Amino acid sequence: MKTVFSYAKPYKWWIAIALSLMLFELAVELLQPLVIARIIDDGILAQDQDRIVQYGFVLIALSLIAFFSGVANSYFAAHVAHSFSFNLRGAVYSKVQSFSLAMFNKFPASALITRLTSDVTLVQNILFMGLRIMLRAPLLVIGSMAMAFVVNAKLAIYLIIVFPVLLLFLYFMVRKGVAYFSFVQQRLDRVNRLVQENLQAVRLIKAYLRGKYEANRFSEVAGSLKTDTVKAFRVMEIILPILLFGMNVSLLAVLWFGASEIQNGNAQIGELVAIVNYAMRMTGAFSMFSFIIMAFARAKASSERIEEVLLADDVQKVEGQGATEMIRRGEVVFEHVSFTYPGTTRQVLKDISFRLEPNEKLAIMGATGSGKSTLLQLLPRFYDPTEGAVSIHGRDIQEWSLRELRKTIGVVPQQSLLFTGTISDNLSWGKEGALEEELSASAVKAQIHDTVVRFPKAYGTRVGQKGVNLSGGQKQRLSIARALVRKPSILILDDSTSALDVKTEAALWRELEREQATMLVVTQKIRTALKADRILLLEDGEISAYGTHEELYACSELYRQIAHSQQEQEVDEYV
Ligand SMILES: Nc1ncnc2c1ncn2[C@@H]1O[C@H](COP(=O)(O)OP(=O)(O)OP(=O)(O)O)[C@@H](O)[C@H]1O
Repeated sequence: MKTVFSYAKPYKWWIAIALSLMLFELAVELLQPLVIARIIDDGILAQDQDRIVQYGFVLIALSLIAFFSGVANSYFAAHVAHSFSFNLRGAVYSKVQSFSLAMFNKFPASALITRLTSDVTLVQNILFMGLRIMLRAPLLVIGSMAMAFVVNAKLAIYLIIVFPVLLLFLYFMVRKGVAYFSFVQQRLDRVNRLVQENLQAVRLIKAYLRGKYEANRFSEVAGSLKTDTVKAFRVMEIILPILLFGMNVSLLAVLWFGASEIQNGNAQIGELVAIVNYAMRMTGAFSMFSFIIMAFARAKASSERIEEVLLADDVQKVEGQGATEMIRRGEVVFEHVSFTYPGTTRQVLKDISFRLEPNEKLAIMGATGSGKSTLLQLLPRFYDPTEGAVSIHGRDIQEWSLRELRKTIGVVPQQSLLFTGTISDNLSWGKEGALEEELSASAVKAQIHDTVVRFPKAYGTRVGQKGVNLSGGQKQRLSIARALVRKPSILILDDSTSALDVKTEAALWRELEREQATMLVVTQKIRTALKADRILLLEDGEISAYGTHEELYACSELYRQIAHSQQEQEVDEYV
């Protein structure tokens, strides 16, 4: 919990004020039974009306002071708790942003969402409670005990006989609670994962009539969240009755022995009433304990989950040493590169070597799963090679600053993802502060400008979440335009023209051929590969052939098979 609560440090003065107010309120509250004892012994029993009025005013004044201290304490506690959670959430979010892709295998999106929302809120609540009642309750117990000893030590002893047993019991309950609630948060992760997956795939679910199946799956997962939460709460529910039982036994002992002490003249009635009053306050504080322990157990489990993210050591060292001034020469070199995904054992790329000169265009072909996308992901350092090295502009990419490296590369992923906002906003993603002319020039090259200007609001048209209101081909072309806006010296297209018709694709390629950029293009189509200077054919993670179309046609049986099958297919399409 130490790391998590270090985010409350900037508010240490506010915390100090809140705690002081809480202690003040507590002290005032502890004085009240003493005043009541005086009213009974010096006022009622001595039949002194003036004393009763005097102490009565003191009692009212103390109550008012306690009330206003409580209100002020709440104000400061709320300010600290909300500011703290704002900082903590920001820190977790920044950490997640800095993660390499490998870390997302370790922390799936749903687990990160739970940590950023529910876990942070639970920790925020415990800080508020800490400043408001959490410390107050045990201090009220200790303070009442001390005051009871001040009033009459002999009677007070009967109050503490059950304490050691109760403390031991509480210790075990906290341990049990942390384990149970950590499990509950894991169940919440599962619910979040399912909701996220289902909402993303809502069209598919409807198309395959899987609504009922998915609803059943959800109620199963939500049901296990409910079962485990109930289980955790049930454990917590036994705390209060046991604490109250212990306290009532003590109270009975105080009354039993108190009566004979009064008869023997060793105690006064007012003193017994005051001790009973302290005992009642202790019982009241104890009744808060079950609530506090439950909140503490949940917050401890949550803070451990948050710390897991904050202290996670990224397996990939993403920031290069120095070398921020990038001279964009444009060559790309792979030297004996092999790669295995983190947490797996199968080598997905094996001993890949090739060299691209500035502005050269490379088409990468191969069966599905042969490693094409993986090879491209090594360039912007989404992953680092397990063996060998990748260089651009004449230098190992691990030596470049990551920011500079990624600024020089334009990536068009296999799935075109757009964000909620206007078309302009989406294109500006490629280059912050890009001028309107730059956006439209890139859209012209990507063959999407004419479509955009036909929309009523043209570049101001709003794109729905993930681009739901656009066709697959429109999304692909907008993704390409977005990459072109940043004028990359290396352009990566991962099967990004699959949804385009032959004519549009040909026009797009005419534009791309003129681009001053080294290009790596994953494609399944020979027609596209023919536009490239060289073709790299991957087979099960290894280079099966590398060269021009003519060279591959002459020497690679696999390439000839692909070429023939596509020629036949094209003929079939026209028959
Ligand atoms: N994040 C990942 N973790 C572990 N293994 C992965 C991961 N991504 C891909 N793989 C595995 O790596 C291999 C190569 O995948 P890759 O996506 O590079 O193939 P591809 O040639 O681009 O396929 P496709 O044409 O279908 O997109 C596959 O066997 C796949 O199962």
